[in-house]
Amino acid sequence: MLGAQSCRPQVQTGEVPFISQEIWTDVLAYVRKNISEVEYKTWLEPVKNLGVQQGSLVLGVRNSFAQEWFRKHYQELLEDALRSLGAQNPQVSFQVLPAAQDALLLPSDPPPPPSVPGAGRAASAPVPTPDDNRKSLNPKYTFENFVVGPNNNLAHAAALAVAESPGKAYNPLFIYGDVGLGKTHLMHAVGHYIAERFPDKRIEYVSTETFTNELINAIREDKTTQFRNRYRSVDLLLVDDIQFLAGKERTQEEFFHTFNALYESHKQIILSSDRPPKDIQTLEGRLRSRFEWGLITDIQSPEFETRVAILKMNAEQGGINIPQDVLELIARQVTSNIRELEGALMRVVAFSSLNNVPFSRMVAAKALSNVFAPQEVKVEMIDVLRQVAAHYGLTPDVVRGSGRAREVVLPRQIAQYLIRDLTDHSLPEIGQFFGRDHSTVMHAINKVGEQIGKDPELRDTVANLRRAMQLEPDTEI
Ligand SMILES: Nc1ncnc2c1ncn2[C@@H]1O[C@H](COP(=O)(O)OP(=O)(O)OP(=O)(O)O)[C@@H](O)[C@H]1O
Repeated sequence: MLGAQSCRPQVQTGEVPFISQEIWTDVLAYVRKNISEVEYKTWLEPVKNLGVQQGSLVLGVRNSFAQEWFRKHYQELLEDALRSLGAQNPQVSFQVLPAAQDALLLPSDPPPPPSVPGAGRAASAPVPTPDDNRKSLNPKYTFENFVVGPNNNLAHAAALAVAESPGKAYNPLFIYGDVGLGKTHLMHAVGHYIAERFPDKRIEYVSTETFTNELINAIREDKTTQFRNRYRSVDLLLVDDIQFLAGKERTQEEFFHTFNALYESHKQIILSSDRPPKDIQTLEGRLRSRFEWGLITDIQSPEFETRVAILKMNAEQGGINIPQDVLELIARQVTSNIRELEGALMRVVAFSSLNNVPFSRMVAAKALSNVFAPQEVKVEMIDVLRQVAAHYGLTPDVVRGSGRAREVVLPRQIAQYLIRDLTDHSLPEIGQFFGRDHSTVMHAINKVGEQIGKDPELRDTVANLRRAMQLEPDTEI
């Protein structure tokens, strides 16, 4: 049984026997490194560690929506995290907490440390099997999931060429660009592609930071031979953030020899950096020139259309239908970093779900207002229509259509009433939106006004709908 001891607890074989706070903190730290800060705060921070039941780490989440979301988006990552701490066959499941415990879910624990140096690597098996080839790769980072736009099409084409002819097309491939623009994603995509076609090829992805830490440990523990063998025997070496080699002479020296060994035996090397080789200060000339031997390609910030396409793909993969105008609002709000863009989408999804309001530009603006510069969003007719339709379990088209059933007519009249109330549109404009003339709209508005005076239930419904449109939802996220 493992408790919160002073030495780092190792998870035993088979299953996760007990999750101490210390291991849980390490799990969170691992996850945090792999997702955006917004995503981490929105989803992971409120999770409650409920311990192990029947071999599975059980995590408490707020509601069934969150449960589903976790299964789709974080299960694999959490299991990876446990694996990186030494668990052989970890399983994670999610349990909806009863409302009272839910209240305890607001973040209260101190944030986990930013990183656990070497935690993932120390537990890796020394001799990789074909399955291990994908172990260091994020399953989400494939070519299929990579949206190609004018900002990244050259890097994408180069990565694909390398994936098709490793060691032959461009060696090394050097991809540079600002934070969160898809460099790691592309590198991993090459890894997946090669792992798929050549299961016996050894693939190693490593950040420069990890490479450096491992080298330091190897020197300290007198295991430099093992270290060298490990990196010089791979078929594909992916090294992230190579700019961090700057100023590290011993690591540069070691990397130089690794590079040569791989290059000479026609093994593929892909490097990423936040700047081109010529701008990496204090990088040895011999390394810089080697980095320039192959192809240097950059990734720029995505244009608006690419950002929308990325959001759309993410929403579709999450099985969520979000109107185009809402995606566009998010894409306008987050312009330069795709990790933040994804985090913003998730924040909007969480906000809408926790407050039980349909997606609208106002909801998106409100959800993002704590994190990004607030945007002024005017309520549009379509927003009111969507809100009312969602409330009655109808589609906007049905509410706007010509149906005469009471179940449709009342929502239609309420929508017209609220549009008049919440927007500046004239009666003829509202009429046109509904395909009716202005006198019909006038009649609807008067009728709802009268009914509200007599029917407290209707009054509450309209008040709730208005409140939802004016964005004063119950739950902040
Ligand atoms: N073209 C794209 N299509 C779809 N998703 C993308 C694209 N580019 C980036 N992403 C997503 O954006 C997030 C950040 O990408 P990634 O981690 O590859 O960025 P990076 O450039 O390596 O950043 P860093 O410099 O911080 O390491 C990931 O979730 C990735 O899947």
